[in-house]
Amino acid sequence: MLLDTPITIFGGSHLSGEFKAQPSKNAALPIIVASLLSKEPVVLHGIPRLADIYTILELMTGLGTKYRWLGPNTLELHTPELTSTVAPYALVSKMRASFILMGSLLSRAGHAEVSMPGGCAFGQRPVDQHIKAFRAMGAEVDEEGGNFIATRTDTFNGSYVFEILTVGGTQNAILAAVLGEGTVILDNASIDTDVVDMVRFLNSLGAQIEGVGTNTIVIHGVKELRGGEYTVIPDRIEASTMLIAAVATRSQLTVTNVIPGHLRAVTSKLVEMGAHILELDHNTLSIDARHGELRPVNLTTSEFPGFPTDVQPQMSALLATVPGTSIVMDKVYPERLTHVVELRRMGANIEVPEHTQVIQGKKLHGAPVRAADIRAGAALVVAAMAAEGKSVIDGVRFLNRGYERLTERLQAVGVHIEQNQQLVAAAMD
Ligand SMILES: CC(=O)N[C@H]1[C@@H](OP(=O)(O)OP(=O)(O)OC[C@H]2O[C@@H](n3ccc(=O)[nH]c3=O)[C@H](O)[C@@H]2O)O[C@H](CO)[C@@H](O)[C@@H]1O
Ligand SMILES: C=C(OP(=O)(O)O)C(=O)O
Repeated sequence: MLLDTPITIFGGSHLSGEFKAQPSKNAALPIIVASLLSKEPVVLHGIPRLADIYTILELMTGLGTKYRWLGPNTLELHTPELTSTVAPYALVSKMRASFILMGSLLSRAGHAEVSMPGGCAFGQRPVDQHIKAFRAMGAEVDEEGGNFIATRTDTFNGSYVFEILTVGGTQNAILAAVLGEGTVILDNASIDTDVVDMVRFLNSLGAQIEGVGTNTIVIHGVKELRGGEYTVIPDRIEASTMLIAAVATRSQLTVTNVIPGHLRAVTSKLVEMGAHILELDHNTLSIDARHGELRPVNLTTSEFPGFPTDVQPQMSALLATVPGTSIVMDKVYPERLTHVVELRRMGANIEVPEHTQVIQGKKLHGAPVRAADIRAGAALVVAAMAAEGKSVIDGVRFLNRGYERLTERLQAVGVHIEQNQQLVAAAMD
């Protein structure tokens, strides 16, 4: 059970030992959705046990998928037949990734009715590029009562040039074109790690997708996909969060289960700040921020391989503790700022002229705070670890969406963190 009870963090601990990053939430979700394209069983290793994963499994169960856990992070999915092509509001509104069910349903059944998506609420998150790509390949798409209804009347063919780089839009369009007889070309496609991992998974089942990891992706439709087994990549956002936490607490930490190449934008900023990072082997990093002064830095988020927007709030929290002036701009989601007002409760000095955070770093103090989305929650956890005194963080359901057994795993590396035991016991009843 995932508990939505507040967590208490006593600041001032140092992290130590080894932290094993979880498998990637944002890679696992589209791969689970992509499994819908095969009638055969699919076994996926590296599925984190998170609220978002349970949400997508609930959605897929409603479409005819049967699943069972074969191990702590191993999932078998089987969709011999679709029993519905409707993804309802109650579940789709919980998270963004559910919208790419539209591509899978269009591919497998030629019809999809999917509610407008939800997800973290940090400004506008339109889906116009998804819809334009579907239409460009020949789908009919209507909007009715908060739902998109898409139909394939003929084989999908054609091309689309994305007007902006979009992870979900690229995934949705690829999924729609996998089963069929035509060829679809996507230009200005996202090269994000989560797109690449989904394409590798699909190709391992027999899909014919060329150009993975480049801005031009060509999908040759195939009649069917076979079953198979696949391992999802590690979570670069969780690993980044922990590297940042190590710096915020001036600690030494080893983070395992990482792909260092996926983390470069973050690690190079941390090195610029004065942290020492060593690549111990191809999947282990060691970070040491125990000695010397940390320097403020400026950063701007952009699409992969740039600095990830999903790490911006955590990095802003760290910079709020580093003396000097840092400037942070989120070009992907300029309004991703829900952490700011909460960090101010902890004493942070952050001004936000025109969506740019101007951060004057200083020692923070503990306070009661509330997470309003996943990474804002992670930012508050980072700030609370570095602050003096006790912080109580509410809105833990958002952390549960993105971080597996966070309290327990943070305790294991030395963080003084608790979830109220009385409330925990009551929630278990
Ligand atoms: C479940 C999941 O994997 N979510 C991630 C995914 O979200 P998601 O796939 O929704 O993000 P996108 O890459 O699509 O969004 C990038 C930018 O494009 C804009 N846009 C997107 C689609 C569209 O049709 N029109 C449009 O204008 C968005 O508002 C945003 O400004 O990538 C984001 C950017 O790395 C991450 O923050 C999210 O954590
Ligand atoms: C923003 C995120 O998820 P979603 O796109 O589902 O809101 C996230 O994982 O940080």
